[in-house]
Parts: sequence; structure tokens; C-alpha cells
Amino acid sequence: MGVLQLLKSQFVCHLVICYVFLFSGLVINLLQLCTLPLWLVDKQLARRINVRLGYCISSQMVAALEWWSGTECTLYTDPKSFPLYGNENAIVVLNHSFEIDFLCGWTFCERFGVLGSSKVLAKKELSYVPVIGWMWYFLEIVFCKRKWEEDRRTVAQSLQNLHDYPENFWFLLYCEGTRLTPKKHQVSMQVAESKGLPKLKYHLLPRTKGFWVTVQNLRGTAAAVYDSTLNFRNNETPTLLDILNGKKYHADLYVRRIPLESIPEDEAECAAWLHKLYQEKDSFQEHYTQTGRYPGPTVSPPRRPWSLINWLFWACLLLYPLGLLVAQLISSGSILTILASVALCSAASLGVRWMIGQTEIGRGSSYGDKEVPLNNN
Ligand SMILES: CC/C=C\C/C=C\C/C=C\C/C=C\C/C=C\C/C=C\CCC(=O)SCCNC(=O)CCNC(=O)[C@H](O)C(C)(C)COP(=O)(O)OP(=O)(O)OC[C@H]1O[C@@H](n2cnc3c(N)ncnc32)[C@H](O)[C@@H]1OP(=O)(O)O
Ligand SMILES: CCCCCCCCCCCCCCCCCC(=O)OC[C@@H](O)COP(=O)(O)O
Repeated sequence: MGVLQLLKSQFVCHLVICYVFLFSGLVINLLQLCTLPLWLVDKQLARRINVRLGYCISSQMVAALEWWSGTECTLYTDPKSFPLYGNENAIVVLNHSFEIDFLCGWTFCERFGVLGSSKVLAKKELSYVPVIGWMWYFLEIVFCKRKWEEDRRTVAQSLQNLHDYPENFWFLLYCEGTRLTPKKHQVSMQVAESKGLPKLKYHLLPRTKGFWVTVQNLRGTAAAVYDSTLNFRNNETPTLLDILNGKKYHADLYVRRIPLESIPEDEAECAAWLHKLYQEKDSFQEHYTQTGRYPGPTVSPPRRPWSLINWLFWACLLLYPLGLLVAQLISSGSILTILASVALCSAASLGVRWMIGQTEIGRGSSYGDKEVPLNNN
């Protein structure tokens, strides 16, 4: 192990990274809160400011992936579609099998200049996560309870609000609705069988209602669906803790651009279209598993310096007062103050550990792992 790699695996480095993330995140959340009155006066300006504030948070995680772990990303796509990426609104459909698939998605957003404005259909529970979840309120992220009767109205309304969004955005949809586990796969394939649909080897059966409502409500706003399939080389399954430890990976993303007009408007036809898409995605995965690559040409859009510059800015701003505080603490010699500070640091560390836990499949929800009474009509 080289010196740099040894350094990256040190707990103290992780503490520094997490300290900067947590405190800068809370400061930015506060600044976002301050933009509330501006929404009443100039909504578009408030949105643009929030896009930049959001970037200051999400790009720190991107910096961890791109600059700290040095993870590389290769894009497999049609060269004719390439110039459109980042220059139009799009709905991104991505497989949901990895703990850091969202982070790889963000990295591509960063490289195409849409990180601050990127959106997702996210489960409601994530809105309570400090820093990221709170940031999402101001970025008009669409939340769902994964209960269609309750979601159908709120999701459609939130999507309608994006019609006049002032910046290009990618709207991410994990149609599988939850991360893949062997149990969830088994249950969802039972559902597939009951519906007379072909079984999928690498994906859960997609939930079609969210896709239909998204496509219908973003017609005229989004130009295309980017069908995206992500994999890591050498069958790796990276975690956020691996990234914090500075482990390097290689992500491969296969993207097909599908014009939105080519997707059926009728709900049943749209659902059938999505099922067919997932059958195709399954075959791309199979191809990747067999050959270690996707079909077609590759490009490696370069990482940009902004995420690193942003991190350095916040680190300089926050580490200086921290250093002063620690020095003062030690020189004070008060056992009570030192104990109180240690307790505060431990609480902050536990808080960040809980946040990291949100990305862990082992701590995931039970959504989709219950046997359902099947209707064979
Ligand atoms: C050039 C580069 C290109 C790309 C770069 C890539 C990406 C970058 C893009 C953007 C990045 C942006 C942000 C990323 C940052 C962070 C993201 C973080 C995380 C958020 C992720 C989540 O929270 S995922 C969970 C929430 N989202 C979803 O669930 C979406 C999918 N779900 C739906 O659409 C659902 O329909 C619903 C949520 C709208 C409603 O849920 P409900 O449970 O009520 O679903 P349904 O009504 O659909 O379910 C009933 C039907 O389903 C059948 N059923 C029952 N059991 C199962 C089962 N186990 N599996 C499958 N189907 C099942 C049942 O029979 C019913 O069938 P019907 O025929 O009646 O429909
Ligand atoms: C600079 C780097 C600092 C790193 C340390 C700080 C880490 C803080 C991490 C906060 C992460 C919170 C955002 C998480 C997004 C999680 C995405 C995700 O994968 O959600 C799961 C849902 O899709 C489905 O849930 P399940 O039904 O599978 O359950």
C-alpha cells in the first residue's frame, strides 16, 4: 500500500471530510432557508441561487468520488446524442443495484453541467436526512410515499411545477422502486410471472405508474428519456465507505437517448413499453457480464475541477476555526469542556454514520420484499 493510499484510509482524514461536509451542509441549508422570502419576489432568481447552493453540497460527494477515490467513469453512447447531454431536459431511467449508483449519476451530472439542478423521484423518508434531504426541499425534488393512491396527485403536481424551471435538469427515476436484493428479486419475479411477463435476471420488475405519470407530466418540458445502465468493472460493488477509504473503481454507464414523443401516451401501452425497456436493459447487463463491456463506442467525459475547488473552499473556511477551537480547548485545560467537546464530536460522527447508513442496502427498506396476493387475471 502506497503512502497516499495509507493516508486515505486513516480515520482522521474521514473525520475531516465528514466534518467539512456536515458543517458546510448545515450552513448551506441555512442559506437556502434565507432564500424563502425571495421566492415570493423573484421565484426564478431564488431557484437559480438554490441550484448553486445545492451544487456546493452535492459536489462535495462528487469530489470524494472523482478526486479522493479517483474513480473513473466511461460512457457508452451514440456520438450523435452526446452533444445534447446537458443541453436539454431529460428523464433518466437507471438500474438500482449499487449503493453508490446515485453518486455515479451525480458524477455524470457534474460532467455535463447539470449537477445543481438534477432531480429525482425520491422516497419521502430521504427528505428527513439532514443536509441532503433538507437541500432537496429547495431544489424541488419530487418525493413519493410509494403508495400510489397518495402519490398520484402530489407527484403529478410536483412535476407540473417544473414546467418553467430556469435551468436544464435531468430527472432521475429508479423504476425498480427499491434496491435489488435476492429476496426482492424473487418476489418481483413472482409478480412478473403472475402478469405473464418474461423474467428479468438482473433487475426487479419495474413499477410503471411513476414512469407513466412522469412522462405525461413532463411532455413539452423534457425532450428525451435517457435509458441508462450502470455497472462497475470486475464485478465490484462499491460502498460509500469504500469511497471514503479512497478505493478506486471504474464505472461503466450505457446510455441510449429515446425521444419522448416515441413513448406511448396511453397508460397501459406506456407500461408495456417500460416492461420491454427493462427486458432490453437485462440483455445489456447480460452482454456486460459476458464481455465486460456494453455495445457501441465509448467516451470518457473528463472530470472538472469545480467540485474540488468547492471542497477546498469550504475546507479552508471551516478547518481554520476548528483548528483554533481545538487549540483553545487544549490550552484551557478544563476537563469538563474537553469532555463536552468530545461528546459533541462523537454525536456529529454518529450522525454522519447514520447518514451513510441511508445508502446501505443492508439497512434498506422492506418495500417489495413481501409476498403479495397475486391476481392472475
Ligand atoms: C448522459 C448521462 C446519463 C445519465 C446519468 C445518470 C443519472 C443522473 C441523473 C440524475 C441524478 C439525480 C439525482 C440523484 C441523487 C440521489 C438519488 C437518491 C435516491 C432516491 C431514490 C429513491 O428514493 S428510489 C424510491 C422512490 N422512487 C420510486 O419508487 C420510483 C418508482 N416507483 C413508482 O414509480 C411507483 O409506481 C410509485 C412510487 C409511483 C407508486 O408506488 P406503489 O408501491 O404504490 O407502486 P405501484 O402502484 O406501482 O405498485 C403496485 C403495482 O406493482 C405491482 N407489484 C406488486 N409488488 C411488486 C413487486 N414486488 N415488484 C414489482 N411490481 C410489484 C402490483 O401488481 C401493481 O401492479 P399494477 O399492474 O396494478 O400497476
Ligand atoms: C464528501 C463526502 C462526505 C461523505 C460523508 C457524508 C455522507 C452523507 C451521505 C448522505 C446520503 C444521503 C442521500 C442518500 C441517497 C440514497 C439513495 C438511495 O439509494 O436511496 C435508496 C432508495 O432509492 C430506495 O431505498 P430502499 O427501498 O432500497 O431502502
